[in-house]
Amino acid sequence: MATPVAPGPATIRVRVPAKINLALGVGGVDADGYHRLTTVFQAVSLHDELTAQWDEPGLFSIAMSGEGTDLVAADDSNLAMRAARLVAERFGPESALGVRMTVKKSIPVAGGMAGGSADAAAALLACSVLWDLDADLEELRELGGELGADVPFSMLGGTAIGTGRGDELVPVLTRGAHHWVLAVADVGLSTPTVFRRFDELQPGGCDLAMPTELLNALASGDSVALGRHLHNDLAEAAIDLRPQLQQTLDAGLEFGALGAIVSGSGPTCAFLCRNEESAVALSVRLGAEGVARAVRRVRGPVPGARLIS
Ligand SMILES: C[C@@](CO)(OP(=O)(O)O)[C@H](O)COP(=O)(O)OP(=O)(O)OC[C@H]1O[C@@H](n2ccc(N)nc2=O)[C@H](O)[C@@H]1O
Ligand SMILES: Nc1ncnc2c1ncn2[C@@H]1O[C@H](COP(=O)(O)OP(=O)(O)O)[C@@H](O)[C@H]1O
Repeated sequence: MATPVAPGPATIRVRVPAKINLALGVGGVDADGYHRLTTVFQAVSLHDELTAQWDEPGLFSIAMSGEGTDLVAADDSNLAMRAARLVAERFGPESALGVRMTVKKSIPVAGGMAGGSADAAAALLACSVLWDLDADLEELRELGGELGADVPFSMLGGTAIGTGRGDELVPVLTRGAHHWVLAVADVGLSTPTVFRRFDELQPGGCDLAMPTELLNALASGDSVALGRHLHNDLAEAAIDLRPQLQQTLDAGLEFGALGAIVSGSGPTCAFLCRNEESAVALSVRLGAEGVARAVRRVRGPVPGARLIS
């Protein structure tokens, strides 16, 4: 089969951030089987990088390297592969398109930081540019929602409120940069398992309210208030499944964090720090304490999936 003529640059490169949930309210389950959420996402400076190159029509492939990739299948079940096929199918003609992708992962797998969603978002953007498809960002974000509740936010980035399944997004005004320390666990937690445990602990879900104090703290750049109002309804379920997380959270607070939270369904814990120096000091203390497999310093907010030259 002849290789098609590749329009535009030969290699498209996309950088895509991890997220943390500064607030995560979890309500009941809707007819679609998903829990209603009110969440505040923030994209942080821990990135996966995806490249996409033309391949023969009908050939779709992915090769992964970096953080935790032995745990992720490089086949059609991979979220980036599903994204590439979906965008080809919707904006094709699919039969004329092919892609060879690589992903360099830094976002922990099954860490509550939307690493798979990030790769899906990166693939949507990279393939639409590579194939020169007539899809705008809004349409790609909507398509992303079919792949996973977190995918639209991985495309948008910044700080945003998510409602519905977490995929109906409104950007949030924030002042200044936030300094976070992440404690990355040895073994991930499955999102569906954590939601199931949540249902056992909180039948019917929690009341969903706008996290007004947290939004005010973001708007005014008040880190102390932000630290106080971090909240996650899934934390109890995640800690119940992985009791060691409580020790990790306690250690971060004891060592001076302004606030501590389990990110999403966990098990990554995020600690808010007053400034960069405090973040350096906290990461050294947490590293020495051995409460996590790895400790990372990140900043937020950062942009969502972006082309890089
Ligand atoms: C919990 C959150 C918080 O941001 O993030 P993670 O901890 O996974 O990063 C998200 O809601 C996860 O989003 P994402 O990981 O994209 O979820 P999906 O792939 O769409 O769904 C995986 C499973 O999680 C459950 N799920 C997810 C979202 C939602 N609003 N209600 C749910 O009940 C369902 O069991 C679903 O089958
Ligand atoms: N490209 C990918 N990167 C990471 N995980 C992926 C990917 N594709 C599919 N998955 C699957 O998605 C699951 C959730 O992974 P991830 O998105 O990293 O975590 P979380 O939902 O906790 O944020 C993993 O267990 C993995 O099997």
